Amino acid sequence: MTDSKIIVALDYAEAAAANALVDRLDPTLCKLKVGKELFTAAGPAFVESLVKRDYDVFLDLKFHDIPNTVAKACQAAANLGVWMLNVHASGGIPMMVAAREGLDKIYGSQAPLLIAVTVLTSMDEATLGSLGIQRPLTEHVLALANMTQQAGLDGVVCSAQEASVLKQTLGSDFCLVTPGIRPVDANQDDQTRIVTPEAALALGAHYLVIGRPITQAPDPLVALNAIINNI
Ligand SMILES: O=C(O)c1cc(=O)[nH]c(=O)n1[C@@H]1O[C@H](COP(=O)(O)O)[C@@H](O)[C@H]1O
Repeated sequence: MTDSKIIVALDYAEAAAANALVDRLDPTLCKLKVGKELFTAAGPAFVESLVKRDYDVFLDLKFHDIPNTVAKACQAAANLGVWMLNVHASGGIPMMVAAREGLDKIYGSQAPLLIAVTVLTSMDEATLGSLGIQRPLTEHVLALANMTQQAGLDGVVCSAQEASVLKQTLGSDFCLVTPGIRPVDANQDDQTRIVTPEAALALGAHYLVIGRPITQAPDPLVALNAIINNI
């Protein structure tokens, strides 16, 4: 367990590419996130290898399914020894309660942090509208975050643009994990709701998820250290 607020998203196609970076890192420097691409390619064994190396691992598989399936998937994820895992808040309260109960049943107070994705940071109000969601984006994020808290989860994934309103409404213990982080000179890529690392922390984010600004940099370690030195 480290105090680092930076979670590096290991969005690589295979374990060897991810390990080329991980071998240069240190668990005191950052936490690590394994998402759908790397997990599908490299599997549970790769996640366990990071845990064995003492990294706090966020397993980002964004479960969204019927309650029983999600509860069992969360248990399987927790069995890998991860520090944090996530589901989609739009799966609804019964699904999130099942996830919570599934973890509590086996792990009790030792369960990994369980958080829910509100509105993806790649989405804007127009995309939400095209899905039939007419209320303002921030209102929708707040409603999903409220449901997440009611279901007993530990926090949410949101944009840092929503962090201060969520902190105000849900309290400072409710964990805010914010992707869509871009240093001022970085490419926006496919992200819409972006915030700089410094601003995200000032707005109340607990953890910053950062992928391409680090992984696609000419030297990822230099890029990570530059961010750490700025926050
Ligand atoms: O759950 C996530 O981690 C997540 C939620 C979200 O709303 N937006 C988002 O970008 N992510 C993840 O955060 C990472 C962001 O990567 P970069 O855009 O490269 O910094 C990716 O691995 C995404 O899958």
